[in-house]
Amino acid sequence: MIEPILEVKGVSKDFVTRRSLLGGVRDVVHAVRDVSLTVQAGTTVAVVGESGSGKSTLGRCITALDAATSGTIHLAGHDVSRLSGSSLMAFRRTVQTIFQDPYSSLNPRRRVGDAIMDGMNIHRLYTPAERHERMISLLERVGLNADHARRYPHQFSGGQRQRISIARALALTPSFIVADEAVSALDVSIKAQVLDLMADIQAEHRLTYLFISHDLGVVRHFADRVLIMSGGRLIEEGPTDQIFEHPREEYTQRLIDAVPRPNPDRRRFRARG
Ligand SMILES: Nc1ncnc2c1ncn2[C@@H]1O[C@H](COP(=O)(O)OP(=O)(O)OP(=O)(O)O)[C@@H](O)[C@H]1O
Repeated sequence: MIEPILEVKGVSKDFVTRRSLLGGVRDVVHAVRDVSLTVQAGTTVAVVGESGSGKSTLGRCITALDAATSGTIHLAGHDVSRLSGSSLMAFRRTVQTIFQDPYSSLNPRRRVGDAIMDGMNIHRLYTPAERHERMISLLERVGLNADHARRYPHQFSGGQRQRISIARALALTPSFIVADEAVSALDVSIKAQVLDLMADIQAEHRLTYLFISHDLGVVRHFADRVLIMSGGRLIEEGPTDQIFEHPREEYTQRLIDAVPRPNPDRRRFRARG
């Protein structure tokens, strides 16, 4: 059954960057301007656009890491502007973000097993023995093993660290994951493996992905729908094939034209219906 998990209506986000000492003039950056969109549960929606077009800011507003200046966001049954106390805790469980650089999001002084269990501890999920068991099975699910639990982040490769980030996100049984340039820093073959893992996990848990990326080659193979942002606005959206084959906007065509020629590695990415 088709049901929206995310509804964004008229969302804008301004940043006030500085005040002039003389005259109190404010510099305002309109990072996101009047964006409305809907995402269906269980799908992957990519947000694409040039650097500075507002992709990450939109993701941060949707996940309540930044407060929108105006507009409304409903995600996974929550009104994002009204989160507090127990509703904020519940929201933090169900909505997870995987960032580009897991090295900065994983505490270098914490063993990865403990990092994976942190969320379960904070949210008081399961007994201590169950948390440990679950942490091991999550490590195995993402292609690592029980011995890895005692190691520190610097002892892993970039692709392995991203697998740890995925395990940590999954520990809280989320329904919505924002992947903000989550595979952008990885070599092409490692990127394909992590994307395949993300696709498998999506099918197993009926996850919804908001996939923020400047890599249109990846987006074409991974996303069901694509949103194009420019200057903070959502200027075009549609099913992935339509966006790539019949873009309406010249800006979209330019982004597509800038994609390097397909290489054989990309064929390994799962074809999406
Ligand atoms: N905390 C902040 N304070 C002031 N300005 C900000 C802040 N965060 C983002 N901006 C500005 O908002 C605009 C949108 O930034 P954002 O990071 O959302 O773009 P992006 O499309 O994700 O870019 P990139 O692909 O480079 O990550 C940019 O002009 C940026 O400089």
